[in-house]
Parts: sequence; structure tokens; C-alpha cells
Amino acid sequence: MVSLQFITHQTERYSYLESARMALEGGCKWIQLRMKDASPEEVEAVALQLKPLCKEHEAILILDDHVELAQKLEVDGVHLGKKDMPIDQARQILGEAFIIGGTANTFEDVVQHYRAGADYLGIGPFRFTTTKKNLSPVLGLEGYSSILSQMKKANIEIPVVAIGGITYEDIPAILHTGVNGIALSGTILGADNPVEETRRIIDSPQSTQSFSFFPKTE
Ligand SMILES: Cc1ncc(COP(=O)(O)OP(=O)(O)O)c(N)n1
Ligand SMILES: Cc1ncsc1CCOP(=O)(O)O
Ligand SMILES: [Mg+2]
Repeated sequence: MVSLQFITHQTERYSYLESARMALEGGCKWIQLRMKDASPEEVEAVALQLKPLCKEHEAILILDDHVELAQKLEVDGVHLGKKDMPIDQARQILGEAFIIGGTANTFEDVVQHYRAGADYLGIGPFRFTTTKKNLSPVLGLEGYSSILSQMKKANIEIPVVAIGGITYEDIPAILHTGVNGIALSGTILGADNPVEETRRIIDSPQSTQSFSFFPKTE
């Protein structure tokens, strides 16, 4: 089973909430509510609908960017990038019980987030994607292999999910680099049947070198 984090997105066909609902129906156990350009009030309104759905499906719910909202709504965690609240500051606010993920594009980013106490890292982008503006440089398979081997040498052990432009076909090779999970949006929402595509991805064969990862909430 592939550890999949689904990142919500609004498309011509689906709302943020519908996008998450389809991923949950397809068996995804880890949703990131990402609503770029939405106000905290708009994020809160969707999060309040999504939280019980995630509970029903025994799935983890984290918010992109919004630390205070995550605390207020008692979701499972947050994901933070370079332009967001620093991870050590978020940890002071949220405490140990919340999951905090950090974005990394380089080994230096990894070291910084690891030292700051992140629970997992989203490393990317794997390739170009239109889901996120102002992308960092594309890593490709070589980028993951290089960052993961530097982590090994430095004894840095922290779960890693790969993100950015990833499709079903890419997954075995990405997991083979030692990455523990995959974060996806576009390839699921662009599929004819996003529920089936989610299921196909989760059930896809994975490298024996990789161990799968889901953050524990209890
Ligand atoms: C799993 C995961 N990895 C990376 C990101 C990107 O976060 P960030 O750099 O803060 O960019 P935005 O998503 O906030 O635009 C992510 N959200 N999730
Ligand atoms: C949040 C984020 N950061 C890099 S790509 C991305 C969104 C997911 O990308 P895709 O839609 O290509 O799976
Ligand atoms: Mg962010």
C-alpha cells in the first residue's frame, strides 16, 4: 500500500470539499486542506465540513499554512513552507500532539526543518506542475536520491513524502529512491474517475526498499 497524502484543489469540475471527498472514498487516509488565496474564514468553513468526513473515514486532516486555525479547529496538523510560520514557532503554539510538516527543496532545507522539530517533510517538486505557483527547482529522481543519501550520511531520520507533478507511473521509481510516501493532487483530479484513480494509486506495487508512512495521531 502506498502512503498517500491528497492535497485539495479547486478545478472546473470539483470544489475543494468534493476533491477531498473523492480521495477519501478512494481510500486515502491523509488529506491536506490547501486553499490558496482563500481567506481564513473560507478555509474554516470548508475545514468544518471536512473534519467529520475525515473522522468517518479514519483519515488524518492537516491544513496548509494556517497554524492558528489548525489549533482552533483541532485538526491533526499543518504543513508549512518557507514563507509560512517557522516550524519551531508553530511547535510552540501547537505542542507535540499536532503533526507539523515542512517543505524542502534542498538538503539544507531538510536539516533546518529536522532541527526545528518537523514530523515529516514534503520534498519537491518532482517535476513541473501548475497546481502551485512559484515552484522551486525541479528535483527529478536524481534530486531525491541525492537528498536522501545526504540524509542517510548525516543520520537524519524523518519521513519524506515526494510532491509535485507526480503520476501513477512515477510512483515505483520515486519510492525506490527511499521516499516514504507521495503527495498528489492534479493526477487524481484530472483522472476520469478520481475515486478509482485514488484506489489504483494506493494499491500500486511499491519498492521493497521503501517503508510506508502515516503520521500517528494517537
Ligand atoms: C506535502 C507538501 N509538500 C509541500 C508543500 C508546499 O508547501 P509551501 O511551500 O508552503 O507552499 P504552499 O502549498 O503553501 O503553496 C505542501 N503544501 N505540502
Ligand atoms: C503544494 C504543492 N507543492 C508543490 S506541488 C504542490 C501541489 C501538488 O502538485 P500536483 O497537483 O502536481 O500533484
Ligand atoms: Mg505554505
